Amino acid sequence: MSHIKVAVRVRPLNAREIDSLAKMVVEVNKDTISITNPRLDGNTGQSDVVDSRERVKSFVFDYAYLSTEREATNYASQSQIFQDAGHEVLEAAFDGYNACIFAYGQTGSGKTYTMMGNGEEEAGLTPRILQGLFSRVKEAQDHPECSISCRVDVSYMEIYNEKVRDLLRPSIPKRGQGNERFTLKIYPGT
Ligand SMILES: Nc1ncnc2c1ncn2[C@@H]1O[C@H](COP(=O)(O)OP(=O)(O)OP(=O)(O)O)[C@@H](O)[C@H]1O
Repeated sequence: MSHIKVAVRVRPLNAREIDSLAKMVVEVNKDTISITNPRLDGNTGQSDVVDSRERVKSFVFDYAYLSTEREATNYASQSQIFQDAGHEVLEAAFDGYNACIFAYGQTGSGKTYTMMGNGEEEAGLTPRILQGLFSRVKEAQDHPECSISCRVDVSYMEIYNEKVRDLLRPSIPKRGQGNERFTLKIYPGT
C-alpha cells in the first residue's frame, strides 16, 4: 500500500442544516467528490459575459464515501469504511509498520462517528480495528507451530485549537467537575 491514503466521507445533513433548508451540494462518484456552487449560474448578468469560475469543482481521493441516506444503494456504512481503511491499517500493523489514522474536519463533520461510531450496530473504525488486531494476535498465539509474543501500543489523540489531548487518559478534573473517563468498547464479531 502507499504510505498515505486519503478518504473523504459525506455525512447526512444535520437538524440545523435541514431547518435552514440547506441543499446538498456534494456528490460522490466512485473516488471523486464534486461540489456545486449554487451561486454560480454560468453568467455574470451581463448578456455577453460568461462567468469563468467553475460551477462544479471535482476532487479525486483514494476513497470517497457518500453516507447521506441510509436507504440509498450507494450508502457507505461503517462496515464498508472498515473494509477499506481499517483492513489496510491492520495489514500494515501486522507487516510491522506503525499505522496511524488521522480524522480531520470541522466540528460536527463526523470524525467521532467514523472513528468510534454509535453502539454495536454502528461501531466505528477504532473498535473494529482493535477487534481485528486482538483476534489476529490470539490466532497467531493459538497456532500450535508458532509461539509468538506481540506488543501492542495504541494512542488516541485529539488536536483541537492547536492543543493535543490524550483521549485514552482520564482528564484532570477541574474544580467542581467530575472526572471524565474515556471508555473504549470492543464488540465481538465486528
Ligand atoms: N456518516 C454519518 N451517518 C450518520 N450520522 C452521522 C454521520 N457522521 C456524523 N453523524 C452525526 O453527526 C453528528 C456530528 O458528528 P460527530 O460528533 O462525529 O462530529 P465530530 O466531527 O466528531 O465533531 P466535534 O469535532 O465537534 O467532536 C453526530 O450526531 C453524528 O451521529
